[in-house]
Formats: sequence, C-alpha cells, structure tokens
Amino acid sequence: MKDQSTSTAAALRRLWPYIKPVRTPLLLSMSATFGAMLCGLGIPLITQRIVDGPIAHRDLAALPWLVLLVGVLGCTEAALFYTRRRLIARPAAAVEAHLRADIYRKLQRLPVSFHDRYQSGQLLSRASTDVGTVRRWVAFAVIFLVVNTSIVVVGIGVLFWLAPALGIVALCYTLPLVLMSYLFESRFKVVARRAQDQAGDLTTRVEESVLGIRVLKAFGRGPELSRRFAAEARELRNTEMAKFRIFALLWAVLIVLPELGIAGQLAIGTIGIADGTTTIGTLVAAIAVSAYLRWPVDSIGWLLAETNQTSAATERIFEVLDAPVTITDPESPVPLTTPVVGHVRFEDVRFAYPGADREVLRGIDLDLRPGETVALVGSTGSGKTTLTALVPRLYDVTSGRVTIDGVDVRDLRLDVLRGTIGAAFEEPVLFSASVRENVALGSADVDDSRVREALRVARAEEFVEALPWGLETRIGEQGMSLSGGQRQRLALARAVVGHPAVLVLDDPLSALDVHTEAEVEGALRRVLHGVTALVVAHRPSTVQLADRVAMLVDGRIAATGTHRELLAENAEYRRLLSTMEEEEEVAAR
Ligand SMILES: Nc1ncnc2c1ncn2[C@@H]1O[C@H](COP(=O)(O)OP(=O)(O)OP(=O)(O)O)[C@@H](O)[C@H]1O
Repeated sequence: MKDQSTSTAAALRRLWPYIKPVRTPLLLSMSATFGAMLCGLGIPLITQRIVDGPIAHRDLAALPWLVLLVGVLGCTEAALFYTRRRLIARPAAAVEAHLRADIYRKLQRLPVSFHDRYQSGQLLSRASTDVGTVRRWVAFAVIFLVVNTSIVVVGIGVLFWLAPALGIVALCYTLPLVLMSYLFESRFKVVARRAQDQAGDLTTRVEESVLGIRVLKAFGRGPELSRRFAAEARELRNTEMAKFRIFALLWAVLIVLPELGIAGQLAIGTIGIADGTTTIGTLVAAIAVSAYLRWPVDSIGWLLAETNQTSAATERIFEVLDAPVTITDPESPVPLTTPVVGHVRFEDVRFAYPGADREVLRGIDLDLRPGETVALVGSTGSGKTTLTALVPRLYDVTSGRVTIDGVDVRDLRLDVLRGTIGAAFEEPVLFSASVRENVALGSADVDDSRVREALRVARAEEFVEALPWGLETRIGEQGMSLSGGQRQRLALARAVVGHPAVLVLDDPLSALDVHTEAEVEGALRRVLHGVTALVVAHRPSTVQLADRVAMLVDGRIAATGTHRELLAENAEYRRLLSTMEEEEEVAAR
C-alpha cells in the first residue's frame, strides 16, 4: 500500500509545474471551501445551545440571537461556496490548457519513430480524456480531499470536546473506513488504468475505420470489423463493470459503518443523559455533527479513487512529455552557403528502424548532382521510402551520413534543413483547412502570389480556380472532396511553394488512373525542373522523368545509370521494370 501511495504521490508531484502558477487562487479556493464547511459544522453547536438553553429552560430571550447566528452561518457558508466556484474555474482551465498545449507541442517535436510506436487513438485520449481528468482533479478532487480530511479531523475533535465517549465511537468507524477506502482505491487504480487503455484502443479502432472507410467498404470488411469492435467494446464493458463492482463494495462499506457508528452514539449518549453525565443538547449536537461528517467521511474513498485515476492519467500524459526528442537541432549548427546548390550525397548510409534487429539500408552510396532528378527503384520493401526519409531527418541514419552541399544534415538547424527540402508522400495528406493553408503549409511566410505560383507549377491552378471559393475553399476531411490527381497536385504545390533546392518525392504518381497520371506527370515534370530531386518510382512512367535511376537491392544500391543504359545492360533492372509494368496493367484493369 505504501509503495502505491508513493507512486501516486510521485506521479501527482509531476503536475506541480502546472499547478504552481495557479497555486494562489487554488489555495484561496481551498480556504473558502474549508471556511464554508466550518460554518456548516458550527450550526450543530448552536443547536446544542438552543436545546440546552431556550428549550430546556423554556426561556426564549436568547433565541433570536441564536437563530440569527444560524442564519449568518448559513449565508456565509453559501457565499464561501460561491467564492470557491468563482475562484477555481480559471486556474483549473489554465492547468488544462497549459498541459494540452505542452502535449501538442511535444507531439510535433517527437520523431516519426515515436509516432510509429504509439497508436493515434492512444495519443488522442492522452490529450483529451487524461487532461480532462487532471482538470477535474484540480477543480474539485484535490480541494475536497484536503478540506474534507481536515473537516473530519476538526469534527472528531468537536465530538471529543462535546463528550469523549462519542468522539471515540466516531474514531472507531472513521479509521477503518479510511483504511478500507485505501484498499479499494488500490484495486480501483489498476482497473481504471486498464479501462483507459482499452478506451484508447477503441478510439483508435473507430478512427482507423473512419479514415479507411473506402477500403473497408470496397473489400466488404465492415461486418467483420464491427464484430471485432463489438468484442473490444465488450472487453471494455467488462472492465468498466469490474470498476463498478469495486465501487459498489466501497459504497456499501461507506454506508454501513457510519450508520452503525450513529447507532452506537445514540446508545451511549442516551445512557449518558440517563446518568446525568450528558445533556440532551450535547447528544443532539453530536448526532448532528456526525450526520454533517457523513459526506466528508464518505467522500474520502471516492476522492482517493479520483486521485488515483488522476495519477494514472498523469503517468500516461508524462509518458508522452518525457519521451526523448531524438531528432533535434545540433549544438553548434553549420550554416549552408547561399545560394544552396542542392548537392545531395549518401555516404555509406546504414539504417535500422528502432527496435528492429535487421538493417533496412546496408551501406548506401549515392550522389545526386545539383539539379539532377534521380529515380529510386527496387522491389517492394527494399527501403526506398526509408532512404528518402533520411534526407529531411524524419529518421536519422544509424551510421554513415547524408550531406547537402557537403554539410551533414545532422549539423544543420532543423528549420534550415526542412526549409531547403520540399517533400511529397505517396499518400497526399490534406488538412481540414483552405486550399491556401494546405499549400502554404509547405513553407513559413508565403504570400498568395507564391501560393498561386506553386499551384501553377503543379498544374493545379485551373481546378483550384474552379472550386466554389477558389483558394479559400475548405478541403480535407471536413471540406470538399478532391480527386486523387487533384490531391497529388496540391501535395506537389505544397512541396515546391518554398522554392526548395532539394525535393524528395515518394512516388507521387502511384495510385492514379492513367488519365490523372498524365496530368500529374505534366505537373511533376515542371516541379522537377531546376531542383535536385530524389523520386521513389513505382511506375515506369515516373522512371522516364528522371535523369538517372538508382536501383536498390537488399539494402544496397545495386546499379545506377540512365534508364536506357540500365535497360540495355542490367537484366535485373529489366526484370524489375517488367514487374512494374505488369503491376501497372493490373492496376489499370
Ligand atoms: N516505421 C517502421 N518501423 C519498422 N520497420 C519499418 C517501418 N517502415 C518500414 N519498415 C520496414 O522497412 C523495410 C523497408 O520499407 P520501405 O517502406 O522503405 O520500403 P519501400 O521500398 O519503400 O517499399 P514499397 O515499394 O512497398 O513502398 C520494410 O521491410 C518495412 O517493413
């Protein structure tokens, strides 16, 4: 139990940098709550005075003052509770906003290898559900945990002051109750974490199904996926049920023990009255105090469970915030001489994905002369995409180096490197934003004329102008649907908008029909003009656009040369090309 409370406390301590800036309103809110609860606790004591004074002596002289005092205490209690709410809203929202911003910023900085490891649903639930859990804890649970525990201590002190025997009875049920709630909350923490993970998995499943709805429909996999989803949802339900069972047991204990305690106090108090050692007013006050303490005592178990859930959420949030950012700016960046020439070299480059025991690239030497377009071909899984990803440092080489104009890409500031390179990927991702924003994403500080120029180069200007709001038309998931070719051309425009010296393109012609391919090919021809480009080619037509071809076999460059040279001299290249042609024919059918 000790270990667990230590780890809960350690996890929650991590929140201190977020809570520190709002500690003053938080403490004021806590004090207001404590003051309000003290007012509530004062009312039974006045009741004692009324019972033992005006009622016992049938003398109403003091009654108006005592009643007025009850009224004043009641109003103060209400005013303080109001103040608590007013004070806490802003700091709790600030903690939530600060955490969320940090997670988002960190997710942007984390390398692609981190995102490979985590499912997007898991990350989404950390940035939304877990952060929400922390906000609720700051706004409510932590305040009431401190205040209610203090009020229980003060209340039991009052009972001892009224009649020690009644105080002992209260202690007898309060201590086991707190102990039991500790036991239950430790079980609850494990189940709560499992439920959070399962909810994350379920979110991923929904997200994937929505994003891949075309594939699922095309292959008629909907019913099967629904069955799998139902099975996972059932698992989550079972975990939630286990959570509720633990909670139900906790509540049963929370109810039965105080009731038994009040029964004991009634018995002992009544005997005291019969003996003349206690007054009726004292017994009434003691029962009222015990009744008033019911909620604070009952709530401790629940608040501890909330605290545990928050600690689990905090651990998950910090798994992201603590993840190492492995691809960073160098300590002493080397500048690129301007204008950038765009001479790209791969020198004995080796690469293995993190955690993989097999190297994907095993000693790549490739020289891309300034302004040259090199097509990268190779059988599926030979490492073409991986090789292109090393240029903008989406991954870092395991050994060897990639240079631009003689400078190792790891010695360049990341913004300089990525400003020098334009990239487009096999799947042209569009964001829910206007055409202009989607294209301008390719470079910082581009104006409309640059966006239009990029659209012109990528042969996208005409269809963009035909969109209902032109450049302002919202596209992406929540906007207008575009055809495959239109998406590819926007992705190309995005790649060239910053006038990059180097382009890395992961087959921008794949997955296009013949007509669209011709359109994008035209665009590509213009895009490639005057820049150094490394283009992954899955189709013979892409190969034709290149000055030179490099063939990847088994993690090494097996041959380089012009398309004609390789066709004439290299049997393996001929074989590869005919496979590519066959695949293209199958795709066209
Ligand atoms: N994120 C990743 N983590 C671990 N292994 C990966 C990752 N991405 C790719 N791989 C593996 O690295 C190898 C090379 O993949 P890569 O995508 O670079 O090949 P490719 O030549 O571009 O293939 P294709 O022509 O099918 O697009 C494959 O065996 C693949 O399974």
